[in-house]
Amino acid sequence: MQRYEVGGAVRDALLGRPVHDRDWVVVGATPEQLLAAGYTPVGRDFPVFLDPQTREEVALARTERKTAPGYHGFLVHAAPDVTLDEDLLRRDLTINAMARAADGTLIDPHGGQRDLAAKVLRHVSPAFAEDPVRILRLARFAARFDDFSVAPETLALMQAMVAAGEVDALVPERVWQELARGLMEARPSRMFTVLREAGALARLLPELDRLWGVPQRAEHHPEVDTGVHVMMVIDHAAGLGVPLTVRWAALGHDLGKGTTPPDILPRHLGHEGRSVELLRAVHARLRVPRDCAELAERVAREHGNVHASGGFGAAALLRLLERCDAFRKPAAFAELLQACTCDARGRLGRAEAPYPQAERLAAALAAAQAVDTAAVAADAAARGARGPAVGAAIAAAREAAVAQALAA
Ligand SMILES: Nc1ccn([C@@H]2O[C@H](COP(=O)(O)OP(=O)(O)OP(=O)(O)O)[C@@H](O)[C@H]2O)c(=O)n1
Ligand SMILES: [Mg+2]
Repeated sequence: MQRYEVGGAVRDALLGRPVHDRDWVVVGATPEQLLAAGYTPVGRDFPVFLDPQTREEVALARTERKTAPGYHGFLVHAAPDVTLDEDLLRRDLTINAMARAADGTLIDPHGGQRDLAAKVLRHVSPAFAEDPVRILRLARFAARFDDFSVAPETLALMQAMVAAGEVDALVPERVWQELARGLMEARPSRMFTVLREAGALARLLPELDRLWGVPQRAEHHPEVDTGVHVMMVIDHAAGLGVPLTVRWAALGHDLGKGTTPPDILPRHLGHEGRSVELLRAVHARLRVPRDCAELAERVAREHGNVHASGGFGAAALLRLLERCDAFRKPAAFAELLQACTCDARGRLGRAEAPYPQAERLAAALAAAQAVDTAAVAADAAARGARGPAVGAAIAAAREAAVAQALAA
């Protein structure tokens, strides 16, 4: 049996990028031979094993044939007679279809090095079309290798796959997983522009796709186009290195601008509430994890208020903090402020603009948190206050503390 390093690790080493996980392929062996050599099987569908020493994934060379639409429905053929070239042929992109032998020899039958040098994302063979997840993967690689272009024939193939309904058969968990990964890449906007060009965004996230072509007031948004704005916001978020929750909230905060009544454009009165409604539907459809969904809905609802909060007094600031659940969830509130900062700076010419609202709200929260609520409650109770009156005393003490902090 022969063992080769394959896929992402070979690609990343050639690019001089750090290698995270290594994948291996074994040619000329049976599952029984691998089991006898101490490998542990993983999964039921594919002939994949874990290396007894490194725990890295080792797969038997295989060919695949599509039997049903969507993510499932593969007929896998793994046998000692499957060659390395056959295994590489079934892979998604040329840059992912190279192998490295134990002696260091590079096996590159599909022009992977050529496409790395030319910075092109190109499919290996028509087998690309057998797995619609690959559309999302390619878009995610575009966000990571943001100076790579998509080969025209690959874009055409993806468009044909979308037209054939392939994207509609994807399971929500897989869509979310790939979107989430792409959002964590260096330039997430690239994922969405590629998905848009392929026609896939209109199927997967029509609420987002709709934002291109929707104007905003140039005075607040020199970039005018809402889709362009949202892409600037998520790229700004990526540049700051913020977590997925913040990036997802940044992506979703303006969805409501896509359903603004045309007669009031380029104004977007009430878009915050419409964003929340649309996000709820997206969150249910894609089974978005709770922390991402909660933050996104909160940012959608409150971002206008956070932007306007520079003019708020202590009482209004406190109400905003309460609505954001900032006392119970201060870390999520800090993330909300990050998302709002990205929204303010993700506009043409505003990348460096000051955003004093974030510091002011953080200072207000700190001042309100510093109030000894137990002492205030005990004091109020001693003076005969009960129930809501105790709550009112706490609120008054917090308001006084915020007012004092603002004055300082
Ligand atoms: N839908 C898929 C998934 C994976 N692969 C192949 O399996 C390899 C390993 O998959 P994975 O680890 O998911 O991707 P990587 O290319 O290693 O990328 P990453 O850096 O994100 O791990 C890929 O390089 C590719 O050759 C594929 O062809 N089609
Ligand atoms: Mg990998």
